[in-house]
Amino acid sequence: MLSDDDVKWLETPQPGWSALRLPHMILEDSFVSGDSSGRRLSLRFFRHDPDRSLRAKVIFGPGTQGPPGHAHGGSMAAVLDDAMGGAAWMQGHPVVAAELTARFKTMLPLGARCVVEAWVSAVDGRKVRVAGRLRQGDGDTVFAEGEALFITLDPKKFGVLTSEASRIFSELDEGTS
Ligand SMILES: CCCCCCCC/C=C\CCCCCCCC(=O)SCCNC(=O)CCNC(=O)[C@H](O)C(C)(C)COP(=O)(O)OP(=O)(O)OC[C@H]1O[C@@H](n2cnc3c(N)ncnc32)[C@H](O)[C@@H]1OP(=O)(O)O
Repeated sequence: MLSDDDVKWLETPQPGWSALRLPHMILEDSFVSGDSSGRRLSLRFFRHDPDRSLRAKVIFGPGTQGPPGHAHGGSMAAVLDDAMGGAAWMQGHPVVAAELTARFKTMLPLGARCVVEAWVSAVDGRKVRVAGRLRQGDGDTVFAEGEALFITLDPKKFGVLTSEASRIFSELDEGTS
């Protein structure tokens, strides 16, 4: 479904980005990242090294359709949710989402190459506020913006996932220091 060029684009970090090598437990069967057919969502996650925020490259395939030829709003909200949650995890907060707002600004054509940016905006005890933006990969058009409240849970609730997350991020630090 995806062209070889699309796959190459998805996998190529921009300057200052490090690829996140996520474990299979996150990728397999994940609602957002679990489809490898190219029909629905195709994503790759990165860390933006200068400020340790999250970036993702994403292509919305034909199976994400809402309005004819364009992405369903729920699929955009799901991508923002995952990316904003990932940004919190990346800063060491093991969280789940409590509240999510998405603003849909411009219809997103299926197959377009898109970039997601997500960053932690405030931390107050267990409350982690995160913002995000889904935009055109090679331009300034913003398709959707998101804001969310995530709540930190006891890391034990996530089992091996929290130690896997620390391992992923310390590997990145070793690679960039
Ligand atoms: C993971 C990998 C690591 C590597 C990452 C690398 C990047 C890769 C990228 C991607 C990875 C994947 C990333 C996944 C991200 C996905 C996120 C989701 O979609 S999670 C599923 C949907 N969310 C739920 O199903 C939660 C259901 N809700 C609950 O479980 C509870 O309600 C919970 C935990 C949210 C809160 O329950 P309580 O009992 O622990 O805490 P209480 O006391 O109720 O709340 C704590 C404080 O938060 C406020 N609060 C709670 N919910 C609120 C709400 N909805 N609105 C406003 N405030 C709220 C409360 O008022 C309270 O504030 P006061 O301390 O009193 O000031």
